[in-house]
Amino acid sequence: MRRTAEAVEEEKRKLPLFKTEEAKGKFAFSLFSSSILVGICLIWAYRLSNLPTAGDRGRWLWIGMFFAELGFGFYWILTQALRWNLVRYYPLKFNLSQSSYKLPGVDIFVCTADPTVEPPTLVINTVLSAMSLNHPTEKLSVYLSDDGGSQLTFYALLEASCFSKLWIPFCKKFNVEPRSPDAYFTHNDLHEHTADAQQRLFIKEQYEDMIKRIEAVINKGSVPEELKNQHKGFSEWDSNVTKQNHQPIVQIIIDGRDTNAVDSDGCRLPTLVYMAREKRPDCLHHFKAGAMNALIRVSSEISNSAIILNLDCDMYANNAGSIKEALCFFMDEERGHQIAFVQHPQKYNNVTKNDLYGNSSPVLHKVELPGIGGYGSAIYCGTGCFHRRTSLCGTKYSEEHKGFWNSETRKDDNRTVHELEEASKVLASCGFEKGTQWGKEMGLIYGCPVEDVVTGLAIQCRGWKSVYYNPDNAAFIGVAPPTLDIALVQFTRWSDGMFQIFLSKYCPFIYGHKKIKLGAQMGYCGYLLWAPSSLPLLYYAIVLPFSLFRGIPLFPDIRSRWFIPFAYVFVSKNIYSIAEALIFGSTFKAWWNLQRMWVHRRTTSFFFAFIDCIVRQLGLSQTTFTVTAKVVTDDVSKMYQQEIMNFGSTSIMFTVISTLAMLNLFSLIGVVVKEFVGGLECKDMEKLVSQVVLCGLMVTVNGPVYEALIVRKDKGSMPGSVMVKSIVLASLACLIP
Ligand SMILES: O=c1ccn([C@@H]2O[C@H](COP(=O)(O)OP(=O)(O)O[C@H]3O[C@H](CO)[C@@H](O)[C@H](O)[C@H]3O)[C@@H](O)[C@H]2O)c(=O)[nH]1
Ligand SMILES: [Mn+2]
Repeated sequence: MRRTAEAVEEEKRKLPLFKTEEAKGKFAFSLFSSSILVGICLIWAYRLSNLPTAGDRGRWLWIGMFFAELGFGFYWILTQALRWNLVRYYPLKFNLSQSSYKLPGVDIFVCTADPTVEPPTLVINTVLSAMSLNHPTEKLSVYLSDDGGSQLTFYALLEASCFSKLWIPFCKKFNVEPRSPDAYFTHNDLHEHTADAQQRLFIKEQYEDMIKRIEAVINKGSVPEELKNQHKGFSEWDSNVTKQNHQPIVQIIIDGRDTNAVDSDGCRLPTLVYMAREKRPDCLHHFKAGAMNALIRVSSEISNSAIILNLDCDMYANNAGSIKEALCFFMDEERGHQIAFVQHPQKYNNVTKNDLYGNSSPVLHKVELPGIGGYGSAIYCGTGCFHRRTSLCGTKYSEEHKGFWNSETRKDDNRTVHELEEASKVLASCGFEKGTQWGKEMGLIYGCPVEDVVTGLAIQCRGWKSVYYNPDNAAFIGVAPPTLDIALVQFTRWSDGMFQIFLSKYCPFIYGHKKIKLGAQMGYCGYLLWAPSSLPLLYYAIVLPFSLFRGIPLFPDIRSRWFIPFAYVFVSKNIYSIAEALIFGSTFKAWWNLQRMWVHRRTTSFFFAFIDCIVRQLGLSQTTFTVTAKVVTDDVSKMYQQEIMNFGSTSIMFTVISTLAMLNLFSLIGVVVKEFVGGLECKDMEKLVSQVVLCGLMVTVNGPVYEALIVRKDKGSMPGSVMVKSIVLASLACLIP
């Protein structure tokens, strides 16, 4: 019997569009982690059963050790959840091309905040890469939100819109990757003499000319009159416009409905919109979350696509097919309707071989984040994330979302560009959100420096699932912090914001109770508790050298049986961590660098964030957002490329890092001296071995710090004032009776 065409269609539609794979070795892992758990419990038992008697000088230090180890232990238990349920996702693009679905529209949001730390040339590379992604152009719209409200950025975007007429057809013809012109031309030599090469060279020259024009304008500081006359949009920038104070600006630079808006091959161009939402000094703007919400509303007026991709201004598209892959997840007949967002890892193009500042750990991308994704609760990381518009806007999950793609979402209105712009301005004004649910139940949530994590959690608690997808060919690539200073400030913002979530009504254990899986709640808390996780480490980093210097033992004698759990937990945990890192593609040195970064992060960023967060809980300060600098001077960049740590600033964080390093060094030297001079008896030494080893490790991991303090004389060395402060503070700590 011949099947009807309809039946064939129906069958194709049933083809799965993605598959999942569970990681192997779960059983072995649970055995191993149970053994560590037993070790941890024994450590706790040792602390409780061997408490020094009242009056003993080590008693309080001992109690502190108990609490620190309680902290380490509980924190370790939380992080285990990330490894119990590792699931990997694979889209099946071929099946999508077989199916009869109409592809939904995609709106891409790019956010920028400041033309000095985020140069317009960087921003337009991201915009150009987004515009040239493989997707029918009449269903693609790119929106740039400019929180800097800068005419320089607007000018650069106009230039980009012209260049896109060459760039998009060029990308599609030669299947260019990455789709950011800057990244493409930097990584591809153009020395061949074929006809193709001619064209590449031509595009390259056009690109370089454009960048020169933009840089000339940036160096001038404002757009010259003759250029301003070429676009009506510049009339928005009168003398009263400043970054913090201006009317809403919405300019539709390319109207995708316009059949005359075509590239050099005569193909239609995607829609391109510039938006600077209204800013007033007396009106909270809620940083990136506010910008995203304005984008959601403005785009709903103009293109209203069902899928939203959100990118930070430095995250260019590397893989041209990423939209199709994401659609596989959303459009799967069986499970697609449950998925609210698909998160890609944050990868960087400036990570060096041994990842000096631990910016991009393979274990994070290949184990921990997919691990929480395994519970259907992948964390929203703020960039490189495809969202379903309805779930981002606050809708609760329901079965009804099945197959919504076939309904056309684009508003089929005949309004002129001017009318659309005017309607959009209302949506991007300060007053619009007053008395609405925006920032609470709708859109991104306000009041938290990590708007992304809390928003993702809220979406999951409304019943949706999310996917963490880490393809081999990275979809989006950004800029990692190239100095220690910038990296630590970024971690301060993150850990501060995340601890704030833990203390708020969104605490996963309460808000997520019965809504997301227990493993996911634990996994979330592993991150949300970064800030307080600083306390046990700080305690160790201060009290161990302090007590070692005075010969107060805090660990069991190496001949005692109690020594075994300590040694087992410490050694096996670290061997596991090294093995895991090596298996997933780190070098040993990268692992070691990451350990150093964890020490630095915990003792500075996380601790400061802990304090900041408590102060804010008391109502004594307000949420802030320090934008991460994305460009540095050439010598700073060179130092980074050579993997030399850069301490060249007087940040208070560096004083803390140096003081701890000095304290540990002094006490280690002190013990060695005493041992030789004979101040300590051999019997004491055996009780102090653990402390000597731990202080010794702390000194080893801090190698680059001593170098920067004592040996180096270059720009990245520790400033003299920091050295003096650290030596004074560390000596004082040693001298306290
Ligand atoms: O008032 C603001 C502040 C920032 N941004 C934009 O937000 C993005 C992220 O800022 P960045 O300084 O690069 O922060 P990162 O630490 O790199 O960002 C990570 O962490 C943030 C939360 O802390 C998330 O929002 C980001 O998506 C995530 O990449 C950038 O495109 C900014 O232009 C705004 O649009 N408005
Ligand atoms: Mn960033």
